[in-house]
Amino acid sequence: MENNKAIETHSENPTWNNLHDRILIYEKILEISDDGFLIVDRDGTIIEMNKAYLEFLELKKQNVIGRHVTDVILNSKLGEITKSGREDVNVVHKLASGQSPNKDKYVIVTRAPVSDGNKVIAAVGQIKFTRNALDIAAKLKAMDDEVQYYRKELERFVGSKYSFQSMIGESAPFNEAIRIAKKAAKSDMSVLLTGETGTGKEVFANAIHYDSERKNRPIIRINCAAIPAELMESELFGYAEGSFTGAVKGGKKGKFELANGGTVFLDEIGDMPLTMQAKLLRVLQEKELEKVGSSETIPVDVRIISATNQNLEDMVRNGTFREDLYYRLNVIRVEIPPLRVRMDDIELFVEAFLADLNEKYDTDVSISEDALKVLKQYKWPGNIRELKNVIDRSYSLVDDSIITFSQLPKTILVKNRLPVLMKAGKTLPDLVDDFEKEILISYLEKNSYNCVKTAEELGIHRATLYNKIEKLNIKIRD
Ligand SMILES: Nc1ncnc2c1ncn2[C@@H]1O[C@H](COP(=O)(O)OP(=O)(O)OP(=O)(O)O)[C@@H](O)[C@H]1O
Repeated sequence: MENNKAIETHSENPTWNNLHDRILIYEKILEISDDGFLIVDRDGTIIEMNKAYLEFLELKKQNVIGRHVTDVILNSKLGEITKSGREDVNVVHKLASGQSPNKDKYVIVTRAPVSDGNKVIAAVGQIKFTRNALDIAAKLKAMDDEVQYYRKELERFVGSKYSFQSMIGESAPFNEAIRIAKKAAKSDMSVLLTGETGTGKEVFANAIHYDSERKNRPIIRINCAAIPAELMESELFGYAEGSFTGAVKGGKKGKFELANGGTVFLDEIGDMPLTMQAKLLRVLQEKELEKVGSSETIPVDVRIISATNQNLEDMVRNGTFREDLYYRLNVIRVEIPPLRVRMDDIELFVEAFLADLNEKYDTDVSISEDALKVLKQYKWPGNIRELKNVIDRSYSLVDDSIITFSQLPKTILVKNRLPVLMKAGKTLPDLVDDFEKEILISYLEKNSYNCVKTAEELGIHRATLYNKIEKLNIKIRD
């Protein structure tokens, strides 16, 4: 009520209704403002420059009015605003005008078109150059330069980290997976990556994305196994303001919206609840989504890469995975082989992992032939991730610069020692001695050659241990 009254008073006010008076008021605003104001007509001709701006640029009003804006301020963008109708809010601009001592300074500029109905009739620029604003502008410029630098570096780093070239492997089954994945990268179709845990599904997903047309937009990973079912919809599609208690003010974008133009990587897709599968299918079909608590539809353009170590076909058969969604996701299928069928690649992996560690810690650690042989005979249920952990662990335990049996985990050794130790021409007593020697060395190293502790752990008398050390010719280090 009070508001309406105020508006009536305003529109009926004689001073306000008198055009001449109103112009005087606006001229005063321009005159007393600390900020610069520049006004051009729709052709870009200057029709007003206020006192603050004239003084800042050390210009005289009579030399400015009537001239084209770029004759006075060489790199002005105000003329563009009347053509495009766009608005620039608080952008950093470097002045390039005449001989003023303030030439080359960074200022903060807002540019806006003035419209009469649909027609742009002029453009107004507000230029902030108070001391504070100049400082802020200079800092913003420096920060922006830095951000651009890091963005480029990040692109370079991420691009090389996740490229097909940086992936290790030369074996036939791995090369076949790479061949299909490279083809997939060139298309925009959905990709389903299958393979046991630790085989490199996430590595493949990233390589496909960074080799695709979408590489300059984000790839966003959604771990379907890690998000509680009741939060999954809002995680994927976002929520509108006030849609539930605890919702962030202004709502939140979901991962699909964040990945717009890029790739959504649905990891562990087999763990997606059935209700969510239906919602996902709808978004993939319609190419638009609705945030939780909103009926507004938002178009999304994403490529889907999903991954699983479960058997989705079985899940379809027993009704835990939707058949229609399965077909939509499984357009290009890349089967990533387990490590045990690419044993030829083990040496390459070990070399590469050790090279990384050596570079990082400035060392020169390698692996013994026998230890490598053991690694090549193990079945690797945890695949490349397990191999990497074994190398990291062995590296951290090494005393000399060679990884031997002693540093390899017991689980691997127990299953693999015999075939390695069984060399042609050896008798059973020799083989037993070899095996015993390995066990003793491994325990002695673990206990820093403390014989009392080692004998205790092995459940033998100390004197027996000394005898065996002598008989088996084990060297005791200080
Ligand atoms: N070809 C490769 N070259 C180099 N490193 C690889 C390769 N494949 C996998 N790795 C490494 O192996 C580890 C496991 O890979 P990744 O996380 O991609 O496996 P995953 O199949 O997605 O596993 P999970 O199913 O358990 O999520 C990572 O450290 C990754 O860097």
